[in-house]
Amino acid sequence: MILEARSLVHAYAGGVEALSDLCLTVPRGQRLAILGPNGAGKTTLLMHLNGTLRPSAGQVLLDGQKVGYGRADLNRWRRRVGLVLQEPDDQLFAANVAEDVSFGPLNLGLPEAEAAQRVAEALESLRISHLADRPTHMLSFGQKKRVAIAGAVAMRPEVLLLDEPSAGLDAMGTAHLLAALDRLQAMGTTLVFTTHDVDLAWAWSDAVALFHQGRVIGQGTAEQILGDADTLAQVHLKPPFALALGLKARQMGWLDFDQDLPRSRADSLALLDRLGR
Ligand SMILES: Nc1ncnc2c1ncn2[C@@H]1O[C@H](COP(=O)(O)OP(=O)(O)OP(=O)(O)O)[C@@H](O)[C@H]1O
Repeated sequence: MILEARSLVHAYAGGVEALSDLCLTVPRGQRLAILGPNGAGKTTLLMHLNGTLRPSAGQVLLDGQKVGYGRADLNRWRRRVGLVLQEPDDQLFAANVAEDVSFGPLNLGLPEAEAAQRVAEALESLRISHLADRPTHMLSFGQKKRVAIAGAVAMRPEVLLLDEPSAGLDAMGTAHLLAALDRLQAMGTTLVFTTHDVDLAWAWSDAVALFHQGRVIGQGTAEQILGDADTLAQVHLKPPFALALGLKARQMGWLDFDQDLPRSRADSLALLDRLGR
């Protein structure tokens, strides 16, 4: 486990208890989907996992060690665990894209040439090198979103926390983003992302934590959690179509247990094609 939340409680001013005795583990190197309805506490949890918020009770552990909340502790923690907010306008502030993405590396004290190298790599990995000199305020929402993610990627965090990474992106933008995140995972980065979209969680996660009213009501492999219709129903969700189709095919004896379940629309169509032959 690279990160762990133990019995976290978070009460906002005004009395809303957004997290209630919340327990969650983040497996190293995996893609963990935090799935749940609006207001369940997903964003609040991400803000606890990089020390942006401090719990009213409970603890966060990084590499098995309790984290501290002093300035130096927070700096070390945030270098290792990056957070990308849902709204890119909350994150971007420099006049142009390259300047914005270089802010983090320069702030780490890296020499200019090394910071520039990191910026170039981060922009390339998000396929937005052509935007380097563009003013940030003139970008589209999807472009801003990728710039905000590039800023976090340039810090080379061990864990990247992403709040609703695909919200507001079109199909192509989402595909580019997921491909970039796949490349990061291949280099060893642990990815944690929030979503309400069961199909996205199934297509693109290894593990899932299901949130309901400030608690995790189930955590396990994507197949365990997303295939559990009864638990999903507690938060008014249904198993993803591709998974339901694959499980049905297994139940009918049309798909062996050692064969991969379909993860996407394309996999589902390929399965139907095979079955039809
Ligand atoms: N700054 C704040 N002050 C007071 N209450 C807040 C604040 N931010 C969030 N809340 C409340 O805390 C609860 C959890 O909110 P949070 O944003 O963490 O949920 P979420 O699961 O990320 O929701 P969504 O899917 O809608 O983004 C909600 O009831 C919300 O109204």
